[in-house]
Amino acid sequence: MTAPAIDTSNPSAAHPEPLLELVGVRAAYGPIEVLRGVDLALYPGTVVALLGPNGGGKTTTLKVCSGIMPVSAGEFRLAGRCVNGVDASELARLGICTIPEGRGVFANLTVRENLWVATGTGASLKDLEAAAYERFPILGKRRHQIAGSMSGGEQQMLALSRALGTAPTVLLLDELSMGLAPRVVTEMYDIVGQLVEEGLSILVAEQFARAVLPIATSAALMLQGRVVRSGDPQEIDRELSTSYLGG
Ligand SMILES: Nc1ncnc2c1ncn2[C@@H]1O[C@H](COP(=O)(O)OP(=O)(O)OP(=O)(O)O)[C@@H](O)[C@H]1O
Repeated sequence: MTAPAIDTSNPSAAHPEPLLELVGVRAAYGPIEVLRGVDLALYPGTVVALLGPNGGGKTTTLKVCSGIMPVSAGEFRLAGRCVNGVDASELARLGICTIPEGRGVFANLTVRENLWVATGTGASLKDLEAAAYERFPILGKRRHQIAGSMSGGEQQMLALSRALGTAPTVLLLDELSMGLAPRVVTEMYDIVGQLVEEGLSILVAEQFARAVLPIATSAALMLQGRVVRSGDPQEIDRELSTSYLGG
């Protein structure tokens, strides 16, 4: 199935349409249903923090949004159009880019070679390198280093640079904080905040709410395959502190 290109124009700034939306989405691994009616909306130029404990369904929700997990009921919409059944490569062409849990860099390739992978979408390696090294000068110094030998933070910078090289409209980030020191997590989320200011729309699944909430436009709490609460990040933060984290 081929979908029309995403129209990100905003006919009414006062009442923008969601860029990406899940309405009553259900999804299953074989006979085991893990998404049981997910409702979620990502508006243009915003960050939605998808929070919740292990096994709540955050990663599976991102898999639906990237097209690698089929929707068994409900609707997955992009710019108002149903894209149920559109495959992952087509969604990538439409501007959806995922950085999976564990970063997804090629550990045995150098920084430069990892960036080369993104040339498949049409950008030149020269431009990709220039953009990556301008944003993250440390990557320029490490350009011939094997990615697997770099620190977790540097690998995450490389993953972000490669993702940005595909000129995405929507970024899906899974557990950006995984395995990173708290200071590096803060730095990475500062960069996510900058990307939103540059116009990207970002859905980020994150177990550590405190890491992402400062830059989130809104937050959604997932438990047992459903979004049980969504809204203002500060309010959700307060509720998480009192209800879910025991104060
Ligand atoms: N490939 C799979 N096959 C079968 N069940 C799976 C598979 N992947 C995930 N699950 C199950 O689906 C449910 C939701 O998992 P998911 O990874 O989406 O949750 P999560 O909120 O992202 O948790 P985590 O933070 O631990 O990754 C869990 O019960 C999990 O065991």
